[in-house]
Amino acid sequence: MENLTIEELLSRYPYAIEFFDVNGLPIEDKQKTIQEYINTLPYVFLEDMGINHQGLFKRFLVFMQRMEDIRKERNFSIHSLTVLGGTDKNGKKEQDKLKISMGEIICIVGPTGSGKSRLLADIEWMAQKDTPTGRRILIDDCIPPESWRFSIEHKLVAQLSQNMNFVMDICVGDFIKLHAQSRMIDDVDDKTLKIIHHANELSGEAFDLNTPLTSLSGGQSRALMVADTAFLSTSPIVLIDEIENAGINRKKALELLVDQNKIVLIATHDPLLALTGDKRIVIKNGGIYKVLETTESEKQRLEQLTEIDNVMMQYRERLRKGELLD
Ligand SMILES: Nc1ncnc2c1ncn2[C@@H]1O[C@H](COP(=O)(O)OP(=O)(O)OP(=O)(O)O)[C@@H](O)[C@H]1O
Repeated sequence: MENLTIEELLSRYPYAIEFFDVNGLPIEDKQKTIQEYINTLPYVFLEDMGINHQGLFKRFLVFMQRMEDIRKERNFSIHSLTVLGGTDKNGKKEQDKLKISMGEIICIVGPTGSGKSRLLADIEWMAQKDTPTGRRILIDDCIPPESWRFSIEHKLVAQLSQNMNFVMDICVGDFIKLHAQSRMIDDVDDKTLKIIHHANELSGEAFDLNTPLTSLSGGQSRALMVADTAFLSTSPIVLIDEIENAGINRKKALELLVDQNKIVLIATHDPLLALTGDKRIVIKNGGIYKVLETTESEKQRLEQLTEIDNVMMQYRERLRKGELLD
């Protein structure tokens, strides 16, 4: 580490800049090695910090080690998620146990108000009999440590909810960069451009790096969040709530979000999405009523539905552009 030049350090670990910022350290010559850089800092400067050269170097190593630990933890993976049944809205017991393995896509269906979002919220919160359903969530067959529920480092779940509004007075490019840096992700500029490109593909009406966040429409905001989650989130569980209502291309959105190394749960009223999963959970009156595997003939149906949907999408696009459907 000490033999890396400052330039190499920053290109390999962009978050290291925080160390310089936090300690008010100037960077003038990026060609110096870290050790050389620290050794050439004036004593007077270090005295103000109550430290000597060696102390500053140690502090630097501790900082880098901590950042690396956080980074590893953020990329941690899990094998399974288990929902231990609670009760429905009438207090009747629901299905006992549902185990979901890494790589599975599970859809959640049921009438309006039946409790689909509640199930997602239970998972997001890692409920331990402390929500209205009395459900319990296990990770890898164990009760997750209490600290995970509040921890930013152990962000186990990424959630795209139905309501999404930005309140920050900042432009799109800066927002994505800030988010990427806070997650200690490399290639920030490249990722930012990718996110904007994909978000524009999902929403239709293009925005760019300089568009203020607060001027994005509902659909554009959702498109940005989908692309942002797809490229920046390292959480092993992704929860998606009624993406079809967002006015964006939901099939493309799903293609972006679904990842072999994740568990994906999608609450939906859309038959096309409902049949995309490996299994679907049917919710009735607040409880898990059935768990069905998508059958082979349903998968064939899905192909027909996709063709119908493509026609619908073309019509939608033409109407949006002000064309006639004669
Ligand atoms: N098992 C339960 N016990 C008590 N309350 C419940 C239970 N399940 C759901 N609820 C409550 O019922 C209400 C409606 O649930 P929810 O919003 O999850 O429905 P939904 O299926 O997502 O509806 P929509 O399709 O309209 O989005 C919520 O207030 C939720 O907390």
